[in-house]
Amino acid sequence: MSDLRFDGRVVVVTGAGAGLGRTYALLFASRGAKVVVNDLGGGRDGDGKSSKAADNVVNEIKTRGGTAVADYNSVVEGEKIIKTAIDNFGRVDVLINNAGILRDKSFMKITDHDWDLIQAVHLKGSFKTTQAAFPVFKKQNYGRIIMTASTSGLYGNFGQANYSAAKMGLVGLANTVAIEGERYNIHCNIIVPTAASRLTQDIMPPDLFEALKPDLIAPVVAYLCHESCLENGAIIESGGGWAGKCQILRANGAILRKNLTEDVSIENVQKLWEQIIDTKNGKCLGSGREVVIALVEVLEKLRNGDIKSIQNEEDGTDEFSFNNRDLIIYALGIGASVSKKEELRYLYENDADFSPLPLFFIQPALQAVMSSSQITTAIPGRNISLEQILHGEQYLEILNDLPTEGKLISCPKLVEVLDKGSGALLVTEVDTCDKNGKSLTRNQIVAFAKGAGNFGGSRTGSKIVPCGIKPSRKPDLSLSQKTSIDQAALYRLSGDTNPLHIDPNMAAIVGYDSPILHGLCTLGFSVRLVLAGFANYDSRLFRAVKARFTKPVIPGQTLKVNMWQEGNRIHFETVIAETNTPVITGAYVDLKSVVELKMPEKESSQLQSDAIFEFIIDRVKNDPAKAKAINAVFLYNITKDGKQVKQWTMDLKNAQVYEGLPKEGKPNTTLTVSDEDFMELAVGKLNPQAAFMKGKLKIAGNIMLAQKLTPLLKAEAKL
Ligand SMILES: CCCCCCC[C@@H](O)CC(=O)SCCNC(=O)CCNC(=O)[C@H](O)C(C)(C)COP(=O)(O)OP(=O)(O)OC[C@H]1O[C@@H](n2cnc3c(N)ncnc32)[C@H](O)[C@@H]1OP(=O)(O)O
Repeated sequence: MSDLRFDGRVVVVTGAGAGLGRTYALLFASRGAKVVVNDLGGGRDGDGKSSKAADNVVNEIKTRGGTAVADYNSVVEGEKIIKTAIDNFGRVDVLINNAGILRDKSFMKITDHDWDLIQAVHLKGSFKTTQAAFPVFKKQNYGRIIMTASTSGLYGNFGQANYSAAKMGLVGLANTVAIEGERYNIHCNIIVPTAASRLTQDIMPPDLFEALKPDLIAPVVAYLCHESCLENGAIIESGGGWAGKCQILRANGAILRKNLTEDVSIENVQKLWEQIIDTKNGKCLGSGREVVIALVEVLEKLRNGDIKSIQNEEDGTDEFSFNNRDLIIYALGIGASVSKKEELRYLYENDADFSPLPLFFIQPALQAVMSSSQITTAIPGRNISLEQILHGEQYLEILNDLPTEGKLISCPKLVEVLDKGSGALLVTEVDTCDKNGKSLTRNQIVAFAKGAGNFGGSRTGSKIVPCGIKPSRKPDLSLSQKTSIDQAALYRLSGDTNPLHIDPNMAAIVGYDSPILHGLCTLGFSVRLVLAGFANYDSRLFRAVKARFTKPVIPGQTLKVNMWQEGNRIHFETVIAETNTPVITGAYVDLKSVVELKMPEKESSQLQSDAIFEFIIDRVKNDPAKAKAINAVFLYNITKDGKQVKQWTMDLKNAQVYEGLPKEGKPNTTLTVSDEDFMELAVGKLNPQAAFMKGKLKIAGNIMLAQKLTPLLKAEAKL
């Protein structure tokens, strides 16, 4: 392992005349840094002044061949100390706020002067030096800051109320400086040292004093200040050759009322007190925003009358109740429509074939994962915030017949964490069973935590269910559907209330121009269209799905699902039709059996005609001039012997398709296409949009070109 060096870096250490500060200064200088040794030279209680302490350390550094300069200013005039660095070395890269004094007295004996002096040196001093260094750091897009807190602040200590308050104040200061500095590569961390120093010399027994040498802490501080250290906003406690991160643990807590309209009573607080203070399954939240997200989730639960998942986390399982209504809301969320009579089975509880869409059963698994702390604490020493999480991949396998209502129990397990550089992959597996213990589904949810990579983990693993490889031929079938601008607003009613999908501010924080669609909504659309294409809409034929989310989708975009049949496996890829961007790749659906692509003539042609209808509706919507000229398109099937069996009318004015003849209007416009291209269109080999672009398909006045292409579709477009 090569030495971690600080060549070319300028390090300012306040209170560096003795103890910890001196040790820091010596260590940085020995690793190539130029050091500003600041020390006012006062006594432990802040009285007096001398240049000796700083001069001695500077001489010590120079004797060892290092570079250092002394500074005798008070930290309360922090700008002068930073000026010393700039005047002597032209820059500053690291600031260690170490200077401190003590005015120990029991709480009632603390005078205003004792209080003010302690706050001035610790809190205001660190504020002044940091505020002076910050613009320099910002300009060079690099800076490392250390605040020195204390166990007296974190845990309290008799006789140190003034000092404890200042030290805890530094934690708050560092938390916010870390957030504001992050985007300029300025990191601010907190060291909580337990060391033998000028301040503790006559407080500690001699043998303990020796065991707690400052030299044992200095390397921890030096690493936090090295460019290779990505830690920011951490509280690191260290002493005696040990170091560990401290975090504030937030109990799972208790919801104190049953619904949004109810008030909280003191009696309820008393009743739930044990739960409120039970930190056994507590979480460490990473930001104030996470607190808000957690509270929004509580409000959502209250709104839905669903407060059980909080109670169930204790045994690591999660309970999920659902009924017909939830299945129907889900089906609407993924684009099912009564305009397709076959889809009534997903939307009407009294339909003879009423059945759940299979991907609904990812929802209980997702809820179980999201309400456990396995994801946020997946990487030791780091807290992954929910804002970082994108849905990366998904696998779902159905193990038994799916119910249309009931209670499900899910058990999530984090099985692998991979380091992908730009992010971390968190692989969770969730088994879900009904209340009698019958296994229903197996889910594997792969989360991509943006910005959580580079933690030194393995890039490859063995647990992720592999993606499929699509055949290299043209798709056997492509079906498209436009999502609604309100698609995410509708889909979130199925349980995933992540604000990323609806809140423009949250989307901006995560780096998107506008809210993005839930990955599972895009996948739900896709699988629904696969079922339409290869299972005659029968969701009971579904066995499993695997998919990778490659790019986000914006609500309102059109999803085009390209499909290839290989036995019972339907490979598919979903692209955004407007931009031809793949958004789901490596995907497949395994069916129990395939309803042959060569479907009865009627269905086969209906599928194709639907695609053409959708295409024309889109064209007309986007071209107001054309919209004026075209009123309706007629489409009908011809049987092998030339008999017309079915006819649809498309009302372009109202974007409606209905069976039968047009009710009014005189045709004056026709859909034109060569016989050859029409045939290609009809069997789905030629994409209508591509055909239009290439000029192969035209919408013009008074031309009619339709042949008996039995058993294929025949189309006329008229006005
Ligand atoms: C716990 C539950 C969690 C799930 C629920 C979450 C709650 C939901 O509300 C959230 C959502 O629905 S988010 C919406 C759906 N998801 C998306 O839109 C993500 C789309 N994907 C992307 O943007 C990029 O792939 C992106 C950003 C993910 C990665 O792009 P890059 O950083 O550019 O990565 P890249 O350079 O392409 O590849 C680096 C390595 O990572 C692997 N990888 C990339 N995308 C992956 C993905 N989607 N899933 C799994 N692995 C992925 C690459 O293979 C590469 O690894 P290696 O080099 O080893 O092959």
